[in-house]
Amino acid sequence: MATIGILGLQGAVEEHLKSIVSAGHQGTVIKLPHQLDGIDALIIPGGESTAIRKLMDQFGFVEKIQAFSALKKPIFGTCAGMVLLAERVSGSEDSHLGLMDITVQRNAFGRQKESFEAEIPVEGLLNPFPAVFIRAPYIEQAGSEVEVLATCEGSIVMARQNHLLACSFHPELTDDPGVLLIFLEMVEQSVSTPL
Ligand SMILES: NC(=O)CC[C@H](N)C(=O)O
Repeated sequence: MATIGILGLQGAVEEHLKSIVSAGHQGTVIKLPHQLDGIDALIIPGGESTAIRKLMDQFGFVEKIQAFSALKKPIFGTCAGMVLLAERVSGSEDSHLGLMDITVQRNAFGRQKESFEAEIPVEGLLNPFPAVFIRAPYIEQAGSEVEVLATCEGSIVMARQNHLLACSFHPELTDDPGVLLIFLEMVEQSVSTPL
């Protein structure tokens, strides 16, 4: 069975672990870069992207995750994790991992909407997904290789580019496994397809 790692530096780590286990999969918390060698896929959780980035630098994660991605192993960035995956962060000179051809706007839904829940249709899911947004980013611009999977109030909130999946919201905070199942399907395909 595929093993899914959750980057365990800061943020909603345990919640992701619980939802992976509830979906009948094997999850493990990644605290050190060498642990990436033993997993098939990675989740970068929501939290605070600047804090996660600082810890990534401290422990030497950036190049190691980029190398993991170069092997086409699936990576799912949720909320702050999406900011970390992006090639461009609006209003900032720098990006973080720079892996996905998207421009993200941080805290994009405005202060009056620090957090909210919305039922959004997601490509590939039969029922609308109860998406929890917390100081959420959205995707301002997406490259031609990027497939838009969901929008909210006209803005892109979920997208896929080959082995990379990103969403603005926190799928691990709801009981609906739909969005996680989309990622697990990508993982299954990746482990059954030899490089
Ligand atoms: N819930 C979240 O992950 C918030 C993300 C946060 N606003 C950031 O940009 O890092």
